[in-house]
Amino acid sequence: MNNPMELHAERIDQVLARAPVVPVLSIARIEDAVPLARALVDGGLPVLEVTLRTDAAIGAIRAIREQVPGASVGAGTVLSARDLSAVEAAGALFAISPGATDALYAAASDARIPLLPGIATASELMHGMELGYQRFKFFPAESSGGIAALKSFASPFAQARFCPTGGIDAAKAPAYLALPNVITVGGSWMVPADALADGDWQRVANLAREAAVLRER
Ligand SMILES: O=C(O)C(=O)C[C@H](O)[C@H](O)COP(=O)(O)O
Repeated sequence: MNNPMELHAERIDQVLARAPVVPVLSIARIEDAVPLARALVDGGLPVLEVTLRTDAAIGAIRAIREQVPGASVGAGTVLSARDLSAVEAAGALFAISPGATDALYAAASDARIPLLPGIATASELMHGMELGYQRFKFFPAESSGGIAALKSFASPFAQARFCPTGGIDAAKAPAYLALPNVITVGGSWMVPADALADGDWQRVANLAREAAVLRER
């Protein structure tokens, strides 16, 4: 019989295993949400992290959940218990945080959706593991030691698996994806600011298509 935290890890694994790359999105105009999500899904990246960095984020999560059935939409930049309940109500399938606090962990233990907590150090990882977590966002990946740090985490923390995010692009992603303790990587490179501003969904879909095959390189 699985305990609740094993089930949690299983649900996170199921979502994250759908694609090698999770686009990290900052959506300022609500009307961009659905065409942007469609372009990413069509390009082969169905798992989306919509960050709560904009006023449109909650509406964007709701719109993608309702109108883009092929997407697995989650929320990013979930910093508080309040954020967590807001994204759950909007229909997010999972929540991602850049770090983690006791208050956020406490809220997550009562939430219906799984949390992927952010960690950058061994102590933060141990704190999460004490609470039963085995899946983490490694953030900010590049400036917290990148590939070398993840390799070092592998021996003492054999069960832990990561979604490194922060400073990763198409050139850097394959080396992360080659690590046994990396499930997927997060990044924003497939949604360049000018493509988003111009509504150039074809360009986004093309960049997504390239990102979707990075693990096979
Ligand atoms: O907002 C959050 O919760 C974050 O964790 C920040 C994002 O992960 C980075 O903005 C990733 O973006 P790039 O470094 O451009 O790939």
